[in-house]
Amino acid sequence: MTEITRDVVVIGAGAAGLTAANELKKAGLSVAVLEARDRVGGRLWTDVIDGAMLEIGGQWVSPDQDALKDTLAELGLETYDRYREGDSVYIGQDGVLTRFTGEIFPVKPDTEKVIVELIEKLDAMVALVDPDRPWESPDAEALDSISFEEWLKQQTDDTEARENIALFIAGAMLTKPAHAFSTLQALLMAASAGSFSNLVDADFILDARVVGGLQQVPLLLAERLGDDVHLNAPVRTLRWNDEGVTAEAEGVTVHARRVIIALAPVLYNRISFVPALPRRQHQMHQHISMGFVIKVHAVYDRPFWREQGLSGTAFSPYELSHEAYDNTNHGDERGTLVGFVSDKNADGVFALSAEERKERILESLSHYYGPEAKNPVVYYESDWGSEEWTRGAYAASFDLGGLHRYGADLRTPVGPISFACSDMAGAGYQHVDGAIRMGRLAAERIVAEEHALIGAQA
Ligand SMILES: Cc1cc2nc3c(=O)[nH]c(=O)nc-3n(C[C@H](O)[C@H](O)[C@H](O)COP(=O)(O)OP(=O)(O)OC[C@H]3O[C@@H](n4cnc5c(N)ncnc54)[C@H](O)[C@@H]3O)c2cc1C
Repeated sequence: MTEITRDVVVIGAGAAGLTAANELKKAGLSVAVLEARDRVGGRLWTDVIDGAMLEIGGQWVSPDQDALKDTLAELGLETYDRYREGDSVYIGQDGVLTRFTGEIFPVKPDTEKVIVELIEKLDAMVALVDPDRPWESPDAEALDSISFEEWLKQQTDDTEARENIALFIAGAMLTKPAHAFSTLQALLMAASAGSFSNLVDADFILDARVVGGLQQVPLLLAERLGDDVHLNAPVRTLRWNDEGVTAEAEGVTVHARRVIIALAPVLYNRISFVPALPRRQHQMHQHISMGFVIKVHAVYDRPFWREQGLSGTAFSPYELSHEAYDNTNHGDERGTLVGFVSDKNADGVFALSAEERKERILESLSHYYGPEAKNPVVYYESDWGSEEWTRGAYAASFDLGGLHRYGADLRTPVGPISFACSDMAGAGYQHVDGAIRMGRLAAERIVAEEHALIGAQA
């Protein structure tokens, strides 16, 4: 058992924890990062499966994500645009496939009118929401007590319009059914990306990827920390008082003045806090849960859909894979499609055998791209629900009423304990950008307090 002393111990080597540790080190503080897994990156994981490089976790960068873009520039990482030439496809309520360009799905004119009006209304509501303080928005309490599904029902009888608008937040973002989260939570999701229109616009929200994979961010950040990153070190116990903390992980114990807990809030209860966390945290953390989505990777000998003039971008609230994209790697001759199977659909296919599940998912992709989609040379399902140290995808959100009731306290430190994670971000919420912002914020607070302490002692 190694026993060490540092100024700050960081629990979790995802984008948030590694950003925080680097910022602390830059400010002259000593750090140790304790990571449960045998790798860094958390929900960022680029790996080679059957000869194909796949982004098993997060991958896309959008133009508003300044914190992530700054980090990419600092680390010397390059991006490339998602392939988007040609037509997108949409499968409607009637099961008919239509090719289209632009952002609005090719639905009948009445439905299109309702969709456009709803997007305008949501944009206006989102404009009043500060993503860092959604609980202070006008009508926040009322909006947090009504599910997004119910709110949409109150707006229109047009089911196809409702199902399309719900899709952007439910299946595509929070990865929970639209009855399971509030309208305020939906507005936060949109506000965190700048507007509801930005979320609707695949060319904005899924703009670019990193050459060589997004896991390079945590890998390079960890490289700068060297031996200060300890892998295979799940923290089991955290002892704390006003003087400092002791983090007891497998194989290593760290004594420090402060700790940053940089993991998904759903995992806090894996750590035994001595003494226990306060009542507020005990209650609050029970109202946050992970969404659930399967990210499906299908690699083909060539991007055959491009020969048909298709961009690869595909949507349907009525398909098992509700959205899919051309995910071909930079400079790769082969073509890769990525599809997503969310929440209840994911539950349904996980009740099947692996073979049946693959068949059902590829069948769904073939509805968008034709029968060739059924025969990939590499097929892989990212299943974050079975990952002990994540337990879902993409990220966590509050249940009905939780955001208004508890949101303001989620990032509040408790004694020497700070919290940082993409799941508690305002701008960049649920994204790598948010993880980096939260890592920076936690580090900035600690550095300011340490400097104030040194000033007071001088
Ligand atoms: C399939 C998928 C696709 C996504 N797509 C995108 C995308 O395209 N763009 C985007 O911006 N974001 C995307 N995201 C979200 C993004 O990846 C996450 O929001 C972000 O990486 C979270 O970073 P984090 O550091 O906050 O948390 P995490 O990455 O979850 O890091 C937490 C770390 O803590 C460790 N840990 C947990 N418990 C303990 C313990 N007791 N002791 C020690 N260590 C512990 C974990 O192993 C993990 O390494 C996606 C996520 C998934 C899963």
